[in-house]
Amino acid sequence: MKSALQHVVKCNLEKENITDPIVLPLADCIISAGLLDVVCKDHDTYIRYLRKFSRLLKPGGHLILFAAYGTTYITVGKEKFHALTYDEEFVRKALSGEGFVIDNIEVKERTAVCDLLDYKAITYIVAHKEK
Ligand SMILES: C[S@@+](CC[C@H](N)C(=O)[O-])C[C@H]1O[C@@H](n2cnc3c(N)ncnc32)[C@H](O)[C@@H]1O
Repeated sequence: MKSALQHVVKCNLEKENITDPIVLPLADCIISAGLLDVVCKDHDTYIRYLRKFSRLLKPGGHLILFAAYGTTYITVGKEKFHALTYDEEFVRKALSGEGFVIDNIEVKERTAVCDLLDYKAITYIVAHKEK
């Protein structure tokens, strides 16, 4: 995969163009792993950021999300940080509300015993932007 990389660019989801000052061509696929859950302060922000992903995708382009349901906090070092708590019903509504069609959702219930974070399940979601 490393040899296929052409560029590494900074991304700030708060910017209108999240890769500003670089304008990327529309993408076939966006993968977001463990990102929205920790950077979104509330459900409206999550939906707003999904909208930004959608704007970066070609019609029919795919969005792949690796995320967790039911997290309320995450620990880094000795600091405890907020995490966005949501469930499958929320993410289904959020995706379809932003024009995505869900292709597949896999959920793996938590088995780990650890208090560094309190997620209930991990989810892998594949969706595509409606044409
Ligand atoms: C839990 S990490 C995600 C890890 C990453 N997906 C990986 O697999 O290494 C959360 C990331 O969100 C980034 N972040 C925080 N605020 C952001 C924002 N407004 N826009 C984009 N990324 C942000 C942080 O810099 C951090 O790297």
